[in-house]
Amino acid sequence: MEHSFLRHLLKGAHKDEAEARRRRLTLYFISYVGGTLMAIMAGINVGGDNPFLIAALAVSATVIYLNVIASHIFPHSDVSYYVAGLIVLFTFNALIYTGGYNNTGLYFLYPLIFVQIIVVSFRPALLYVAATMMLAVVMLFNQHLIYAQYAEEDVSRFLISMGCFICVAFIAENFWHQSRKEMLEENLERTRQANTDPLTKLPNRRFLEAVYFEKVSKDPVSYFPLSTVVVDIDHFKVINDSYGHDVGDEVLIQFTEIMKSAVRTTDIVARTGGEEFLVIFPKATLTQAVKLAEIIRAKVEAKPFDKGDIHHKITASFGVATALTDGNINATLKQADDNLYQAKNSGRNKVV
Ligand SMILES: Nc1nc2c(ncn2[C@@H]2O[C@H](COP(=O)(O)OP(=O)(O)OP(=O)(O)O)[C@@H](O)[C@H]2O)c(=O)[nH]1
Repeated sequence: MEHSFLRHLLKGAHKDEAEARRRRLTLYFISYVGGTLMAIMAGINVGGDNPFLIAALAVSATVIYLNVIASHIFPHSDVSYYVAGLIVLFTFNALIYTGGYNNTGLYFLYPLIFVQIIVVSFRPALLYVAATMMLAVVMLFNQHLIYAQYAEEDVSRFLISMGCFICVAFIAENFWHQSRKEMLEENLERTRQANTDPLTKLPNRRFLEAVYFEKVSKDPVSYFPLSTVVVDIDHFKVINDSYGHDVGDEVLIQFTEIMKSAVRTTDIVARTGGEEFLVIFPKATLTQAVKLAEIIRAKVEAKPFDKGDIHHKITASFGVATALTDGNINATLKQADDNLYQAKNSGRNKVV
């Protein structure tokens, strides 16, 4: 089994839920509060002398509501975030174009750009903000093209403060992402250590129970029939007693390598005890699993432990059982254990 496969499974159990929740809640909050405010402002301006403002606010409010409804219907899709970024681009520049209520539009733009930075993820947000600001600059320096009119000093103050604001917002956002990434990596490493046997680097019993069988129960179609093979090295105590514990450790490592080389990357080889291992073959019938176990058994037998003066034949016994559904994994493991016991009692170096 590839180390990266174990990492991949652990990573799946470690997704950055906090970041996803932050984006989603920001989208909901700004959509409901912002959409309602815009609808109210459109209403207040009805009858005023700025029809563009009413139209811009009404369009923004409607699209914001439609977008947030779509995000509830498709909660796993990112499209609503990118649409929200476009709505900001439109509303931001519509406020500059129309001048907003009593020409106060420029003051409402800071939170809008911040929303764009959070909701659209970091790199695309750079593009969104650049496009939004470029359009704004074109309008502010070509005021003959737009409805509102701003004094030159207001434009300078706005652009300078907005420039500073954008820098600070991106720096803060970058730190948030970096620190979350480091924290997730640390957590992943800690989880990996807790789920890995330090000697053989194989996944351990905790990994099987807390991660693998969880995953299996969530997606039974991809795993069942699930064949399990309990493997135990024969007379391992003799190796320790004859050559010492260190040599015993080396035998365990060699044994691990042989087993890993005999299985597919989607199979699992775990160390469940001292000289006891569990091999799992997803999507394998009992007959197939017995054949696969026989291949491993023959490979182990064919490769004695050779080091210096030591030449020791290694064999192992195998107990195989197959679970057809999620409900009988424990019974299957017990059956595989019983079969191993039979293999041991009937002469060892066998698959039962
Ligand atoms: N070197 C080493 N030995 C270990 C480790 N974990 C368990 N052992 C040893 O494995 C041996 C297991 O011995 P037994 O349970 O008697 O089994 P066995 O000698 O393999 O005999 P059968 O299983 O009946 O064939 C014991 O001597 C343990 O000390 C380890 O990490 N390293």
